[in-house]
Amino acid sequence: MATFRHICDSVAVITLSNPPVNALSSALIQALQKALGEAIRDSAVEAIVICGDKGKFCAGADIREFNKPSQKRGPHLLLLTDLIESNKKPVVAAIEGVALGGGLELALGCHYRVAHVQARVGLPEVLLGILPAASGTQRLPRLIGIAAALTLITTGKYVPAREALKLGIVDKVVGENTVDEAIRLAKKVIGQPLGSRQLSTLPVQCPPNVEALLAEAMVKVKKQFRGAQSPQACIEAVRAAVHLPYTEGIKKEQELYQFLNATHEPRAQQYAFFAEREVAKWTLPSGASWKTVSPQPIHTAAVIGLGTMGSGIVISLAKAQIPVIALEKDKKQLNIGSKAVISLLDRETLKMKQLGHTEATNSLGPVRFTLDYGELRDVDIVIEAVFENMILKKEIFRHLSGICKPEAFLCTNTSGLDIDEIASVTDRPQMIVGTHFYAPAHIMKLLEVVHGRYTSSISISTAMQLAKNLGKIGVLVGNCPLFVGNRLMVLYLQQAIFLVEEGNKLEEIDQTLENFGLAMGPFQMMDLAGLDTLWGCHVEHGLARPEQSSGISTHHHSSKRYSQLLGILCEKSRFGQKSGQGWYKYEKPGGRKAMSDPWLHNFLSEYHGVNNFKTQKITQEKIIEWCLYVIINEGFKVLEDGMASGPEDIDVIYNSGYGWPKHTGGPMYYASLVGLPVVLTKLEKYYEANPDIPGLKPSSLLKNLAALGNPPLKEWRALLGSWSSKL
Ligand SMILES: CCCCCCCCCCCCC[C@H](O)CC(=O)SCCNC(=O)CCNC(=O)[C@H](O)C(C)(C)COP(=O)(O)OP(=O)(O)OC[C@H]1O[C@@H](n2cnc3c(N)ncnc32)[C@H](O)[C@@H]1OP(=O)(O)O
Ligand SMILES: NC(=O)c1ccc[n+]([C@@H]2O[C@H](COP(=O)([O-])OP(=O)(O)OC[C@H]3O[C@@H](n4cnc5c(N)ncnc54)[C@H](O)[C@@H]3O)[C@@H](O)[C@H]2O)c1
Repeated sequence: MATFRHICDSVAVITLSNPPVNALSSALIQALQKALGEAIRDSAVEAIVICGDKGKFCAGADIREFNKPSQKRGPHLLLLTDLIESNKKPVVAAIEGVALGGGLELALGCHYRVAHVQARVGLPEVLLGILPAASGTQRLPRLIGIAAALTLITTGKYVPAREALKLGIVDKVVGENTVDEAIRLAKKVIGQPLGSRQLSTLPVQCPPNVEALLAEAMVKVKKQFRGAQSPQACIEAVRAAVHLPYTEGIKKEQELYQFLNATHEPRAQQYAFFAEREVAKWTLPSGASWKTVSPQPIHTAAVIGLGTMGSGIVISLAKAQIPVIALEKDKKQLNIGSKAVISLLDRETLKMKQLGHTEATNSLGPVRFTLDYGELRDVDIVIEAVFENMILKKEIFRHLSGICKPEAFLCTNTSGLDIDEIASVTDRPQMIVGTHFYAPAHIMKLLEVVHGRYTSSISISTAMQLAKNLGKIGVLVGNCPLFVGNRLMVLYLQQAIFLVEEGNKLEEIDQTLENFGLAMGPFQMMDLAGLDTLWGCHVEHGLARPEQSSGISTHHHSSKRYSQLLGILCEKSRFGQKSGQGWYKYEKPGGRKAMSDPWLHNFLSEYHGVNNFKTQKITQEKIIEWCLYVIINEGFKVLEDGMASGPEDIDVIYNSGYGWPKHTGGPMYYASLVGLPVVLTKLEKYYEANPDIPGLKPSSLLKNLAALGNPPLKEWRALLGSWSSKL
């Protein structure tokens, strides 16, 4: 757990050992306390070094212990940092790998910090719904000042060693032998006064505008983490460091921690943390998993189509140092596409340099542009990202079959077309996988990996490994129309449009859902994605009739309600941000700042009058239910159909792909927070009043679970044996 040995009789080295990341469990904290006590009492020891086993200092408090009420971790870790700091022997932290959360707090208790060049430090507690509650909010501002501490504590950002050195978090960065260097430093400082190294005793250096700085930070986090309480509590704790002596500040830190802990947010965010890791450990009903099926190595890749998605996918691959061949259909498009890729590559290189990667120019894999399919002969994987059109995609896959080596995996970035139909025209249906990236593909973390009927477990394993290599979260889903993310999203967007048809203001709908915590409201999201893309998707998937788009009074397709509004706006060349007008207007085509558009409001009131829609103004609470409960309901239907392995998969898709607020855990976790019987009752009521909206018809899985009360999400599967993955 925490071992203690003498080096050259004068330096004691204490090694934290709790695989895989040396998280501070109660047992490890106790062992550390014991080892420290021994080292402090041992008169032969003149200095102490604390390091972590297997090249990792410490990833912080053991998150798995957070929900065990009997554990009393906090005071121990806090007391430990005070014990380290106040003892008379110098203590040096040797930081390799990570010093995060409680791990960094432990290091801040030490008198000196030496870090390996590849180490990262940070206080990510805010991302877990809490705050650094073992003195981090009080010691860090005393070390690096208010502004930098606020940024780190409210964003949870991981800082690379060189940046940490510049900020003053660490004293030295070394390329190798971190522990040896820490021992050398410890020996050197034996006997020197420690006063200036005891952070709790230092004054906080405050700029004159400190209150303005805190207020600005508050405005920023309220916007960035709408509805979440932990970022605000973090700022309050830092404010305490400004105004109160250390011990009083610590009291405030503890109070705020207790306050947050009494809300649902820590549990929701910690659930989201483990859900991300859970979904990465895919298992197929056949039993195939990482453990049984090795991924094939991907040394080279090709991307077909360099539009919005293709260019981002090229960047993702290049960032992972995978050489890419980028192919377009003609010279003009190749020229446009290559310019887009090169400009993105330049931007990424700059970003990496700013992060301290001086070698950034060499750290992106090479990209080659071509019109010649023959060049794809030897690549290990092809990712197709051409228009969403089945005929075109089949033509391309047929062609690829004849060109690519037999071991090459052929992937499609389709947003929801049938993978099996695409596979059917190839010579290797088992090697066809859906790799559904999210826009912008080089930034968004989510990758839906779509399992077709013929897809082999090796292909799945390889695609899931590729997701990891690209720094993305791969979520395995089944081959249903629109897959999982968009299948739920399309219903949500429709619900929002129906509300507008019924006389509600789109700005109010957006605002309400943003206040709930979504990254953006449905109308802003539609404008960003492109109304033409969405309308095309509606038509392609049989959700609307293209020929009726400009007509009136036909609002049903196969007895299901649909809206023609998207089609009508497209006919008026209102495609969203790209054309400078959609649901909102923008300062120019490609502009980002959405402004309310009087033209649209006039148009909508005419449209409303002509079409005789019922008027139904609804409250904010009902907007949330009306729009979000269809996501939850369809989520249960996805589980019923076996198109996702569990509710965690749906939550991860929404948290990482659609800007769902993590402090509510994800849509399925949120359903359990609201209470399944409540969600069911509301859906029943809405469906009774709107039988032409099938998205509102409660799923039987939801009904069965609600009949059992409100069982915790973790128990859903065990309670309902009938539901199983068909992946
Ligand atoms: C008077 C009475 C008053 C009482 C007051 C009580 C006060 C209580 C005070 C509480 C004290 C608070 C202390 C502290 O401030 C709180 C914290 O430290 S919270 C933890 C902060 N740390 C993090 O958020 C780090 C999260 N981890 C990561 O970012 C990454 O895991 C990593 C470390 C960068 C490693 O990344 P990868 O290499 O990609 O690997 P994985 O992510 O897959 O992780 C591997 C494996 O490790 C598990 N794991 C990671 N971190 C933790 C952790 N902190 N605790 C437990 N487990 C962790 C992860 O789940 C993986 O395991 P698997 O899920 O695969 O089994
Ligand atoms: N845009 C999104 O937000 C998004 C998100 C996820 C998935 N998708 C899917 O990704 C795919 C691409 O979407 P997009 O938005 O990037 O489209 P896009 O229109 O921006 O780009 C498509 C590109 O494909 C090229 N192309 C067409 N035919 C080709 C051919 N025969 N050979 C080579 N290149 C050809 C076009 O020239 C164009 O540059 C679609 O299947 C879409 O559904 C899009």
